[in-house]
Amino acid sequence: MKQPACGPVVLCDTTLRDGEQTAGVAFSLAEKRAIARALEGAGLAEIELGVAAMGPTEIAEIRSLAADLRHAAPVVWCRLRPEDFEAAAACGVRRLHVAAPASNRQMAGKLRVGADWVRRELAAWVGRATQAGFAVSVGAEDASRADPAFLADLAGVAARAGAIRFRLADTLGILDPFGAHDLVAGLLPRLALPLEFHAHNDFGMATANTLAAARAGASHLSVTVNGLGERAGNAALEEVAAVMAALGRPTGIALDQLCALSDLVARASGRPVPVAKPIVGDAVFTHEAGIHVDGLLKDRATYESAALPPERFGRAHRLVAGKHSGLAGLSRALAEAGLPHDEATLRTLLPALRDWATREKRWAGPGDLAGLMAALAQR
Ligand SMILES: CC(=O)SCCNC(=O)CCNC(=O)[C@H](O)C(C)(C)COP(=O)(O)OP(=O)(O)OC[C@H]1O[C@@H](n2cnc3c(N)ncnc32)[C@H](O)[C@@H]1OP(=O)(O)O
Ligand SMILES: O=C(O)CCC(=O)C(=O)O
Repeated sequence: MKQPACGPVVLCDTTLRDGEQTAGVAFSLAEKRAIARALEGAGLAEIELGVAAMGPTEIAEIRSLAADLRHAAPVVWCRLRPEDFEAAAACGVRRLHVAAPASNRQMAGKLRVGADWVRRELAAWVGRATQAGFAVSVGAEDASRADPAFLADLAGVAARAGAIRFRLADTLGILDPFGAHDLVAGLLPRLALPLEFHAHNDFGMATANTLAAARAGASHLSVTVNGLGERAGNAALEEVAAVMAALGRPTGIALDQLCALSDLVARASGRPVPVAKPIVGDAVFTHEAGIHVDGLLKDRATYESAALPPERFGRAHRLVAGKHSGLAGLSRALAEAGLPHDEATLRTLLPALRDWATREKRWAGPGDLAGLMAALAQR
């Protein structure tokens, strides 16, 4: 039986390209520079810097950002058009990515061309760019609605023209993990190139689909910080990196830098991180419910998995007192706040805390607990 893929995977970041394509998101050059440096610092090996065809400002910015990178490869995204190649060549990078529509719907619907045109133009574009000394990856846009035979065909064209990698894009985010796995597993034996998977999150499946693609053999995974990206976004770097670490598959990503990256991108994009966002959300390592806190106090492994220790991400777990606290959790919270926590106090305070939390809709900090106790003492 064929074993599921294991071993290292390469995460390819597209926060500054697909991430910035999010409606309403626009980074300044200073923000892009900070993000690119932080991505490189966190160990990303490839960073898509933008779309050269957008014009002179974008070209100048890509040039400037690329010149800054020391280890990560700067990548410029292109359409299958000669003018995009010219624009990309002006960016001073050696890595290009060219996207070819792969579904009949996209070939006919937006380019008004057939499969032969795409094959021919792809061969010519990649051939010209590789002869000019560029390393070129090829993206099959809308691969999830394409004929797998045509995808294999395109990958063959790309390989013969000198491409270094073939990317499958679930452009509309319509795959589920089973479909993503089948697509990659079905294609890989027919490809002469390493395979990258680029997910979108329209059904909330981006990370799961990316994981499925990796398990089926994709060696490169497209990600963005906080899952920023078109519509519902892309696969989140922090989620993919965390799950790969849990599976023991090396990515080279410094997991303790993901929160800082997330915060940086949240501020630059104007898209705050939800408190329950996996890995980087403020509350994802916070416990309130009495049974959980009691269990954690006795043995952390009862409600925390060795697969996801907060310390791995430079974080710590937090135990708080709130509506769902039990005596054990409340006792600990009071002790931490330096407040009396004898049994009589706990039993009087608990119902008052429940009422308070229902009114305030949050957990109680040390000051809140002290205030509640003072109010009870005055009764
Ligand atoms: C799934 C994705 O993420 S695809 C990437 C999306 N990213 C972007 O769109 C980046 C930002 N885009 C832009 O700044 C602009 O759209 C530009 C500079 C790329 C092009 O601008 P314009 O020349 O004004 O074209 P416009 O945006 O109106 O239309 C897109 C054109 O690209 C063509 N096109 C789209 N994809 C491809 C492709 N893979 N290869 C070749 N041509 C393509 C379309 O057919 C259309 O050309 P047409 O007007 O001749 O029919
Ligand atoms: O160019 C590619 O490979 C993919 C483009 C893209 O972002 C997408 O199809 O979602």
